[in-house]
Amino acid sequence: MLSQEKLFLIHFSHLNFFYSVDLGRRDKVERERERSRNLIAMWNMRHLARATWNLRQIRWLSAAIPGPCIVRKRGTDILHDPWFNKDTAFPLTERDRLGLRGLLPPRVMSFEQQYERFMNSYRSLEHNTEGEPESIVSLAKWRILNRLHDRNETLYYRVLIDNIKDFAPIIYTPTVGLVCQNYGGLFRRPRGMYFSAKDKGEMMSMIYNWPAQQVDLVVVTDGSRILGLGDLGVQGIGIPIGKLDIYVAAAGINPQRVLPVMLDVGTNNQKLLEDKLYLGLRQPRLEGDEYLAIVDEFMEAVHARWPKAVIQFEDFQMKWAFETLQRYRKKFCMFNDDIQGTAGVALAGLFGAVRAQGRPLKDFVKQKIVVVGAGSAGIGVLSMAKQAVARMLGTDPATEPNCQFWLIDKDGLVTQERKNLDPAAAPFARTFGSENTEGLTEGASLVEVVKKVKPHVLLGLSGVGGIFNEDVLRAMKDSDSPRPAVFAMSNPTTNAECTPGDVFKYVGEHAIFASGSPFNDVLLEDGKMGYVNQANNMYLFPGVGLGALLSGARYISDGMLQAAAECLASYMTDEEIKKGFLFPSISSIRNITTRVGASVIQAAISEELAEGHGDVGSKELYHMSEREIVDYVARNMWFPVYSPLVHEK
Ligand SMILES: NC(=O)C1=CN([C@@H]2O[C@H](COP(=O)(O)OP(=O)(O)OC[C@H]3O[C@@H](n4cnc5c(N)ncnc54)[C@H](O)[C@@H]3O)[C@@H](O)[C@H]2O)C=CC1
Ligand SMILES: CC(=O)C(=O)O
Ligand SMILES: [Mg+2]
Repeated sequence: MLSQEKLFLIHFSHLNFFYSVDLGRRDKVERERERSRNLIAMWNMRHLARATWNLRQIRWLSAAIPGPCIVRKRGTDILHDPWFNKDTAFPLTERDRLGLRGLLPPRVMSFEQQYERFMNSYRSLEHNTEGEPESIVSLAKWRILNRLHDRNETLYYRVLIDNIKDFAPIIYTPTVGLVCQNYGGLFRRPRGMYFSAKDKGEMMSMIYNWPAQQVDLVVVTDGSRILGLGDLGVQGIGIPIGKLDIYVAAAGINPQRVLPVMLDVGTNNQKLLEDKLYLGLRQPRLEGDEYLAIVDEFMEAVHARWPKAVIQFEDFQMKWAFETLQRYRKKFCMFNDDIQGTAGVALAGLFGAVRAQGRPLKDFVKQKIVVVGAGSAGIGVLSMAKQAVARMLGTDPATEPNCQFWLIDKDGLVTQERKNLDPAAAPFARTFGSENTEGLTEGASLVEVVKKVKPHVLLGLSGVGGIFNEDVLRAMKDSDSPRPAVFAMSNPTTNAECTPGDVFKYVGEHAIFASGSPFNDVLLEDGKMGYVNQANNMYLFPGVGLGALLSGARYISDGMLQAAAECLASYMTDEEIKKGFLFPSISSIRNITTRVGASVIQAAISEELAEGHGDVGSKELYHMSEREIVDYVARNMWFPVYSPLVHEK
């Protein structure tokens, strides 16, 4: 039997031959497309039955759908379009067909040579900047990646996918925070769309300025709470861009079909308002109905042009995060990543913390969990954890008493005695006067709460760097858990509540640690390694978005999010969990996302929310087996390969 690679080569060289004669006629292109689809389908049937799902196969499947690309440009216009550009890798036949002869050096390089060349320059940059301050090195790395992104998307996404563990900290947290802070100086080319308060009434026409015919995924921010860095106004655009890069790398969303969006409604950041080079609206943020009118108009415009696009809300300040989620969640296919994506990842981590103690999962209902930070992320985590408890006990989450959760914000322990208690925090405010007081009162300090409660898990989503100080961590040593868990989930790195070094030093080497941004593992005194988990919503949002897209769900339900969290939680074996590994390596992010995406589709099907996607109608989806759904997800993941380019006049 032919090996996968041989089959691919035959298929691919046939395509090249086919296009080396100048056909340029659409019907032939369509016929060839159909032929390649049939080939893939045949390959699938033969091989999928016995395929074990590893990254290579998923990659092969996606790569095997290179369909020719129709291009309406010629010559330098192609070289300047990062989507079509192959730099020195244009074969001679294509150079002839596309008017590129003479516009490139004569030697034709292979994709592999280009790849190696880029990686060599990246490694020399690392070498040459050794000893320089971290921020300078990270920004230099971001620049070199961004330049490639601007020039050649295929090569960019391929190096990103293959080196995701090394590059995620550059294009995503923590470096993306630095990029947003320095956006004015780093700005070269626009990426994504900007809708400002001045565009009111124009958005329905503006949306048609976006050049792509189809958009599958939109990530939108208003820049009001960028990571733990506060209001960065228009400079927050770096976050949607970074999140969508993760979508391409992890979920195989076609980069031609993503749209990063900034809703610029002003900023309350005085420094930015006074900065002459600030690129956003220099006015205070819109509030109330004026604010909502802008977001409403934007949502309607996106929905009118791309009714099946999934819209992810990212880094909105708490009041608008909850309000917009409530307002749109049943009307559009949208979710709020900070509330819902984070909750799913944290829940998977909390389940892991139970298993690490050698206890059955049902003991989750007995875990004492202290959450520090009562914002969109902290409240989101508690809501999902409470739902999980209610499910395990077969009770109603609305009436389930708040026995095992303690919530702390900037004013200390949140209780029912709090004046102006935030309605979102109210279900988690402690009620005192019963036997369960531990002698704590309204506004009790973090260290006092940890000393008295002796929690199994201390989870930070406060955005305050170093708040889990030596006293707090020493108090965690007396935790009632044999494996006390500390999750310092705030981003970027400088805002993490503590470092892993401090956790293993003050809590003990048996502790379990997770952080939102990556840290290095820690060498312990006994010569073993203290493992650092990354508890970041990047493990979930790509699968949630992909699953919602491919199911064609009308909206994203709690059940779909819960399925995603449970899928992630079940990814790790008991053996791995006991070693302190709560989450898989970021290197397997495509594999994780395939499984998470499939579980989201299954949930959408079982809730009868799935309406189908593209050629796959709802009927077909409803008849798919579990295995077929995984195959369907893998088949729909884009993978970067140079497609043969065919010019259409
Ligand atoms: N690891 C991950 O996947 C994620 C991490 N995050 C991070 O979580 C942090 C918070 O995000 P949001 O909840 O959206 O922000 P937010 O602004 O809505 O909430 C922050 C909360 O922290 C509280 N807080 C402030 N100072 C405090 C102090 N000294 N002690 C105790 N609590 C204090 C505030 O009262 C507020 O309740 C950010 O740093 C963000 O980057 C957010 C989403 C996902
Ligand atoms: C990870 C993320 O979404 C945040 O820090 O806001
Ligand atoms: Mg976020």
